[in-house]
Amino acid sequence: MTAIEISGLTKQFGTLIAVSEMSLSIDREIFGLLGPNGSGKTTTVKMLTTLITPTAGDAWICGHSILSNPKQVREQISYVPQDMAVDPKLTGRENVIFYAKLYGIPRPHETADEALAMLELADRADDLTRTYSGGMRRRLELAQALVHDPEVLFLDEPTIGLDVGGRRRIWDHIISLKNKGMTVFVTTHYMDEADHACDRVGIIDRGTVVASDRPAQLKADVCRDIVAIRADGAFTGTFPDDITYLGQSGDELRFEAVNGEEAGIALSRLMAEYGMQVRSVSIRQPTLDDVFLALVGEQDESTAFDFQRFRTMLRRRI
Ligand SMILES: Nc1ncnc2c1ncn2[C@@H]1O[C@H](COP(=O)(O)OP(=O)(O)OP(=O)(O)O)[C@@H](O)[C@H]1O
Repeated sequence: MTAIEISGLTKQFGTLIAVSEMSLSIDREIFGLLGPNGSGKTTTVKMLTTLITPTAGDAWICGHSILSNPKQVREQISYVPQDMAVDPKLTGRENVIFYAKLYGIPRPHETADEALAMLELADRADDLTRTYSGGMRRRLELAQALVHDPEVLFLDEPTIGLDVGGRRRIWDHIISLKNKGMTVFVTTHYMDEADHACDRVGIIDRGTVVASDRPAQLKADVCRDIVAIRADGAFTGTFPDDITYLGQSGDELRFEAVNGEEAGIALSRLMAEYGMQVRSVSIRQPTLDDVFLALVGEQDESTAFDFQRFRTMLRRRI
């Protein structure tokens, strides 16, 4: 039986269609939902976890409908939102035992210890969680989510605000859960992490899934060579027909072309003719970031996701 089957799932808030006719089939894999701010990721997760009711469509978690069998759905899933609570006045073990009791697990102490060991927190289990690092807190939240042995795990931005080592460790745990047979549905803004860790990704734009596939396949389908140019000044001309302008990320203009080197030379000449000062030209294979830019493009001001600003913000948080 498929772990997550989504059919025509739609959510409307007044006149706004937050999620539009989403249909996906997800099973024993890590599926990443990627999209700019306000594109409908959280609304999707909230519908799948039965926290809000869809306007139309349905989804089945391990065969149970989110509309007609929400209780059975909840028995099969765990959801770790971005701001899940860990009580700082309790120890790690006490926090997990609390969750185990909440779920009515028969052997809460033993189950909590097993979950703590799995998330490599056994040696700090008796410390107050206010002494934990951000990465440890995130692992504790995962331990809490695992106490009732869910078939399907929903994670909202699991690595946000963590340093590189902490992020890698969280993904290692997520991958090992998948390897044990769990289905993981994750939202993330980190394209590079989704690229490495997700078996498949779905790209959502204004409520509609515009592509879903393996990252390698999306890169092969959507992009050719990527030419990235940093230049001062504004371009007022027309780009050659065989070069596609993808958009701007930070101060970098990105293009795709069959032959990146030739396109790089042609573009720098053209930009210089229009009085621009070309500072750097680089040619590389496409990343998921490029796929995202190619599919979603530049957003209007109200919804634009500013990667540069977001990354700067995260660096400040770390
Ligand atoms: N309860 C609500 N009432 C009205 N509009 C809502 C409600 N919840 C979400 N929306 C709107 O639905 C759209 C999708 O929101 P959602 O939170 O699902 O996006 P998101 O992709 O998770 O964004 P972010 O990355 O910023 O969390 C947005 O335009 C949002 O303002």
